[in-house]
Amino acid sequence: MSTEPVSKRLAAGASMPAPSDNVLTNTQNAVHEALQRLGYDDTVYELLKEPVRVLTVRIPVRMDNGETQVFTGYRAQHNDSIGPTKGGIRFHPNVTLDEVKALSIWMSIKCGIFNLPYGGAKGGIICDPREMSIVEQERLARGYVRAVSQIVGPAKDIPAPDVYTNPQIMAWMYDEYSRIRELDSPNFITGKPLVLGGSQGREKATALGVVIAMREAAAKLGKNMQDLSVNIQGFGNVGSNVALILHEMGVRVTGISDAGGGLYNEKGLNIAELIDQKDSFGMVTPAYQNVLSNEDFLLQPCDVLIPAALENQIHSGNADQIKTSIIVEAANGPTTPKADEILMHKGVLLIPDVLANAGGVTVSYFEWVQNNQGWYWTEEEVNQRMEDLMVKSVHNILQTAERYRVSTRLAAYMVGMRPYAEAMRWRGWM
Ligand SMILES: NC(=O)C1=CN([C@@H]2O[C@H](COP(=O)(O)OP(=O)(O)OC[C@H]3O[C@@H](n4cnc5c(N)ncnc54)[C@H](O)[C@@H]3O)[C@@H](O)[C@H]2O)C=CC1
Ligand SMILES: O=C(O)CCC(=O)C(=O)O
Repeated sequence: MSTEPVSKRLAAGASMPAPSDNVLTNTQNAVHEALQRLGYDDTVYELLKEPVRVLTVRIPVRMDNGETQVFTGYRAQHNDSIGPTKGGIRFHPNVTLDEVKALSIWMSIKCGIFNLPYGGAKGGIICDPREMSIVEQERLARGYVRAVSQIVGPAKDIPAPDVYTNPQIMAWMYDEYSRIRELDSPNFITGKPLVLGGSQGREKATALGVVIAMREAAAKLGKNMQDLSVNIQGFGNVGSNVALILHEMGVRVTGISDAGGGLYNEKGLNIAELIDQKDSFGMVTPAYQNVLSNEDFLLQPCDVLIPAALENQIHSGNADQIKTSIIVEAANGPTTPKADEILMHKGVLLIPDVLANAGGVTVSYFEWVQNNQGWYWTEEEVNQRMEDLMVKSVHNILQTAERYRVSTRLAAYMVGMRPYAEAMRWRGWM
């Protein structure tokens, strides 16, 4: 066991040196470039560079000690020209408005690439659920829904899970919304428990999509999945399920990490044991010795690196030292633009977040469709439909990158932004 207290290591993980890159500015620059390459004028960019709607809310929560604490939350709706908006809700101490706005733009791009009838949205609450009791988390989740209820709903904006939120929190939010509307509304939110109208396959959908994207990327380089070693940063819903799926396929997972640091073994890690030991916030390293710092973890050699934690983890300070040939971005925004350039020069094949992790929102869309029609699909049907869309989308982005001679990220932004520019023109907004 490590001798350092868990709380100290958690704090260290939470304050990892992420460079000062502003994710919103970086995203706006990339959106601008994508629209210019497609030949759209700057009026289109003016509307797409920011969410059309942002709500900041203050949520009073009665804490277990009897005192009231006031939390700040956000909901950003990027674009509603194609349909209602969609995207997860994050509970994290480092949530900022710019981050939530950028996350909402990325959601639009994902929906655009996968042809889902939505625009992007995202929500966030500045809080640390790791320091809160279950009852306090429930009061906060319900308070957030009451605060944003005017602008969300099955035909307006459909939330879902993200960092440090889960099916239980979705269930409380669904219950609260149904009470406010006096109408049972399972189609208000996705990522629910199965018994409350959740979809088969949703829990592992993001991870499964990442693995399918990785398989297609490996095939592009003429590599066999079973010959690859994989390091995964983040061991929560996405990271641990990627590890499990790869492990079950016989792929060697050589590294995993969480907010406390990383574990690496070139012979492969015992994933089943690690999953048994992880807590509900994706923490497993406190049970181990020889834990690497998160900075060192990212520098361990592997064939495929899968960041599945937070933004700005691969940056100009470490990109050059990263020893891998494929990066599949399970996390949103893990790589800064400068790092993108460095990796491209090194010949690393990068499958960008808006493509690689869109299996999650795709199966969320399937959940909403099933709720709307009251007819539920098998896990095989859900997975097959998602796989078909993922394979098609990976090839579409790789071909677009080759055709326009641009990076895979820029290609993804071009493909993902075009539907909104077109929809806005048809609606007469432009
Ligand atoms: N849950 C979903 O369906 C989707 C999630 N994503 C993205 O995937 C990423 C992970 O999300 P989830 O797995 O759902 O979150 P989660 O809350 O289940 O797990 C987060 C994991 O990241 C680790 N972590 C936190 N800070 C870290 C740091 N500084 N360094 C290394 N690890 C750290 C935590 O210890 C935990 O293992 C996020 O970027 C999220 O936006 C993207 C698409 C869908
Ligand atoms: O499942 C969803 O609707 C959204 C998931 C999400 O927040 C994301 O893809 O970043």
